[in-house]
Amino acid sequence: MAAPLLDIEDLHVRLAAGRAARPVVDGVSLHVASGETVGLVGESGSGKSVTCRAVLGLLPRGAAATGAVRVDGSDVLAMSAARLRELRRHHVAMVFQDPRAAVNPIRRIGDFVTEGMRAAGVPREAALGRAEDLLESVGIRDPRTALRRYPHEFSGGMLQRVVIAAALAGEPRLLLADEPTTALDVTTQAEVVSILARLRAERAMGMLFVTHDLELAAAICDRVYVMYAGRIVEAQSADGLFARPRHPYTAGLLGATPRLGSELPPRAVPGRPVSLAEAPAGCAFAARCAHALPRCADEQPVQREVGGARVSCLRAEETADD
Ligand SMILES: Nc1ncnc2c1ncn2[C@@H]1O[C@H](COP(=O)(O)OP(=O)(O)OP(=O)(O)O)[C@@H](O)[C@H]1O
Repeated sequence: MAAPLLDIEDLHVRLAAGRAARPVVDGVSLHVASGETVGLVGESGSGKSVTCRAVLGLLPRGAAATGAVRVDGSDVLAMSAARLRELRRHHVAMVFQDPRAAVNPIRRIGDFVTEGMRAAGVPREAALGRAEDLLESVGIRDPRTALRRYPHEFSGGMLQRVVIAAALAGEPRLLLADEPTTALDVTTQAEVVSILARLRAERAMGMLFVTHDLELAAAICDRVYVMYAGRIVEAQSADGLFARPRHPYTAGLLGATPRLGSELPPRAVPGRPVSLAEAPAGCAFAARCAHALPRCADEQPVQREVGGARVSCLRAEETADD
């Protein structure tokens, strides 16, 4: 079998917060094949963004990472600065939550979209022509005029389209989308999601779609990884996950998500999420879990295959199909 486009193996990340380093990612393994859309889902603070940033070699200053993060077989954690620049220019691109934070407010859209191409040596006119095509491909009307405009002249949704266009300029094989619709209103969210899905298919890219919205992930992804307190607690096909969540946390998230397009505020999974640093020796979800046994807080569940899913729960077999 060909090596996956992205292959994260046993990733551990410790952040340096002041003098007290603390772990935020603990033994994460995940892969994305070429042409596949994979979800990474969990509540705020579970370590999704840190995992994503590790793929671009963009961990916070002072962070220590072990394990392997391979893109097309090359380990990002061992790359030189020059290789990392090449990786970000041509292989992997990332779209962040807030498009306004991604752009420079005093530079024209044309400069933003052509920046990577110009740095790669593409002449200005050719880069602008290509930028026009890219803007058109994300549904920006009158792209030539748009290139001369400034970010404040765009709505959040339109600006996120611009950011997606810029991300595609280097023809990446892997797109990391980190909560790309969270800052947008519901209607615009659906548009941006469908643009991402279309471009991923047209360009045969792999996509890692990071979100706290499990229902959205299950709707657009082939497979989904569910993350809690720095660990993957469940991984399975999106269909399987919807039909039969195996981990109580996954089941809670599905119960907590409003229907797509609904204006209802989400009902939260009861209880407060814990961070990896404050998690007990056993299952980090135990304190919030309606099915927890006394031993769950002490015994670290080993991830294993149950009914087609990979699950980290001591009681996973009890949910197996008869
Ligand atoms: N630059 C940083 N400096 C210090 N701590 C950080 C930094 N980035 C992340 N963290 C911490 O690492 C942990 C994981 O954060 P991360 O942003 O990966 O979570 P997340 O699941 O992406 O959450 P969200 O959905 O809110 O983005 C959190 O405890 C967070 O406070």
